[in-house]
Amino acid sequence: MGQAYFITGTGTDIGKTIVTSALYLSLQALGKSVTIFKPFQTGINEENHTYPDISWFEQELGVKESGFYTLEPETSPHLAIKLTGSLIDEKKVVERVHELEEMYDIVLVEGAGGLAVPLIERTEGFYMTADFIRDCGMPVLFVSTSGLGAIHDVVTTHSYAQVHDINVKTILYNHYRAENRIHQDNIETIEKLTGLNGLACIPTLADVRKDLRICILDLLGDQEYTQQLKEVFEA
Ligand SMILES: Nc1ncnc2c1ncn2[C@@H]1O[C@H](COP(=O)(O)OP(=O)(O)OP(=O)(O)O)[C@@H](O)[C@H]1O
Ligand SMILES: C[C@H](N)[C@H](N)CCCCCC(=O)O
Repeated sequence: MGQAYFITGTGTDIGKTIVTSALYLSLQALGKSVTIFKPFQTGINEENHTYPDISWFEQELGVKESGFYTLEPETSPHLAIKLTGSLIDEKKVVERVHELEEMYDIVLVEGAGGLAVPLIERTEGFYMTADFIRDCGMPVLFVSTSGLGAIHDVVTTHSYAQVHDINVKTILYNHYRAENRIHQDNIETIEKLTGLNGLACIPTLADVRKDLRICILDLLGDQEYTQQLKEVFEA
């Protein structure tokens, strides 16, 4: 029986898909069977009529059936559901997570936007991302950008996680520049303020398709990264 982990961002467009891909390739390199699941994907690519994250996972990484509910409007899932009049059953999504846990050692579940995003709106209230995390029993990994503004975004997301009893395992930093004084200090300051120890720093890649695998090889050459990766994923 495997375990699902939820990947959230400190906002939308932070780079969860890229970081989730980096984790997927790293865990595969460690010999784990791993898959990616994107249960609520909003925003269709109008030009080629595909859903960007799902197409990326399936075409670039070879992941099978990574999607579940796909909604055309480029909005929060709860609004996309209202705008399209879609019928959504969160129990089916939770069941699918458990099915995948039966099939793989590790299931990386990518959220939509950040941690406080509403998934479904009903007359009795919202079904929130935090409810979904609780229903699946998933530990969480944060993805943040590295520059100015990251401290506030991580600290507030972390406080929200604490209020909702969410187990946050670690944080990964995207668009990291090692020579940048703010980036260096943000990591230290965030660790002091939240206790979150950064698992990895991903630079901005000139060509994501080509450079991601090179970046993973660099990361895997760092013993501290592989050791921490094993600890986070109990692998
Ligand atoms: N490290 C990086 N180097 C180069 N491009 C990146 C990097 N990280 C993210 N991007 C680009 O930024 C855009 C947003 O990234 P991504 O789709 O991963 O964000 P997200 O957090 O998954 O968004 P959403 O909130 O829609 O789920 C994409 O075009 C992606 O290719
Ligand atoms: C459309 C976008 N790229 C994501 N898929 C969904 C982001 C939802 C954000 C909701 C919010 O925080 O206001």
